[in-house]
Amino acid sequence: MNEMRQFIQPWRHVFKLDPDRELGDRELDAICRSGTDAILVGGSTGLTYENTAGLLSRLRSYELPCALEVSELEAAVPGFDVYMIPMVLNTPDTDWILGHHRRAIERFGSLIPWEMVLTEGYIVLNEDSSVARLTNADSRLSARAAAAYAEIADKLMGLPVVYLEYSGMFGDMDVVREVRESVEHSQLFYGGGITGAAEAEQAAALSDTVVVGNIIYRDVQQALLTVQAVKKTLKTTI
Ligand SMILES: CC(C)=CCC/C(C)=C/CC/C(C)=C/CC/C(C)=C/CC/C(C)=C/CC/C(C)=C/CC/C(C)=C/COP(=O)(O)OP(=O)(O)O
Ligand SMILES: O=P(O)(O)OC[C@@H](O)CO
Ligand SMILES: [Mg+2]
Repeated sequence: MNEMRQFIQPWRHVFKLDPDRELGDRELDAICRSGTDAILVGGSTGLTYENTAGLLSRLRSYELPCALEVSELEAAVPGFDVYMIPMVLNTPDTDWILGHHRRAIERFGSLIPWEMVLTEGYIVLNEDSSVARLTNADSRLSARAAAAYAEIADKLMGLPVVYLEYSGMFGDMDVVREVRESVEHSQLFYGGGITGAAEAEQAAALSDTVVVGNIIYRDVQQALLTVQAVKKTLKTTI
């Protein structure tokens, strides 16, 4: 297993922070001391070098691992522990699978810290989310179709991460279960619509890593409750 795969392998709970949204110092402190395993910095719109670097410098007061999910080249800030690169598998628009990636490699060339890079095979499942609109994702998938995309990532492409992305909506756990049954080698991330402990537990039973995002900005106390909920949940054996 490569070093970055090993680095993220123990992550059960992750908070995703959006540099384009405001978070007070007290709230950030509570998030960073919550017992979460890592902070993933990312968003689908409004990312700039300044807001991303600003957030990283606040996060560096803590010892938590920090990952940048690269979705905007202008916001590629050095100093993160790992760079996670999304490829949206269920879009007809190849720009979101290869095009932006090719242009990034042409532009950054030897500046890319490849030993710190991991690819995420994204399956975007909430048709009303910003990421679905941005990438024109084909989000109305049956469980079998979602699982087939996951098998492409896991078995054909050998990607380190399969990311079930329901951003903004709690997902269909029958779909997540079928994907779980299909993924053997990739680390399965679940993200979307977790607003408290009960949803966090359900997602934790069926995935390796649970990502909690928007609720941080709406109700930080509820967000904090998701940490122990995930940590105490055993993964379902399939
Ligand atoms: C330090 C340094 C020089 C680093 C160089 C960076 C680097 C490591 C480059 C490697 C080269 C490379 C291949 C780069 C990729 C470039 C790129 C822009 C690829 C496109 C990625 C992509 C498919 C983006 C689409 C959007 C997406 C999937 C975003 C992920 C995050 C996400 C879904 C957030 C949720 O969004 P949010 O806004 O929160 O949504 P809601 O409104 O619903 O909440
Ligand atoms: O913001 P929420 O809905 O929690 O989703 C988390 C994450 O998967 C978003 O990319
Ligand atoms: Mg968000």
